[in-house]
Amino acid sequence: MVQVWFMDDSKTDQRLDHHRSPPAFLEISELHKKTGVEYYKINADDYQNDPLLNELRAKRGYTYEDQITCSEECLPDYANKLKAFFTEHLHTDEEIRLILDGSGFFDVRDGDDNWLRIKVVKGDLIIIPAGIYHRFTLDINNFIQTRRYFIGEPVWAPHNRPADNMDCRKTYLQHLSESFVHLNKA
Ligand SMILES: CSCCC(=O)/C(O)=C/O
Ligand SMILES: [Fe+2]
Repeated sequence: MVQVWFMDDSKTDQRLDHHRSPPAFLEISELHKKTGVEYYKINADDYQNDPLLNELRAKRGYTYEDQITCSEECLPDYANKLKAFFTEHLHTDEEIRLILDGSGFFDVRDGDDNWLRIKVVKGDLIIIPAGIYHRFTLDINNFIQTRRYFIGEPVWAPHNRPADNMDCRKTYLQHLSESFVHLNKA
């Protein structure tokens, strides 16, 4: 099952867990309320025939898909790509990733600017909203293989923080204030 926790402030190896002391975990439902990130469990061994994935694809209109493997052997320009993935950024569109193999961490900012670390493993599908500040890192196993989905022609461009004047950022913050609940204010 996917795990989510508040990160510490340590600047040591980004691929380590970075738990707070004591560890502070979050339920996936809390993650959604605080950030809008969505999570689904998919059968990674037969994802083409997974009913939930097919429903998501049809309902949300994913017309493009491809696969990316992040490892030193498979990813061209590995070091620079990993650096870019871990630089805090946002996208103008949702980032949809289904983990087929391996593992890694997606970090997202909550409404109070805390880093929440999402550990993803085989079968996890996450949808990171447009306009949320986030980043990605491999863990100590240095390997992840994911499928990427998109509505229309894919736009992978990251916009590094600060990107507060972008429309997608403003729209995200509007959604955050309207429909996601800040637990400390609920
Ligand atoms: C594990 S997919 C590579 C990471 C990526 O595409 C991205 O945009 C991270 O934020
Ligand atoms: Fe991203």
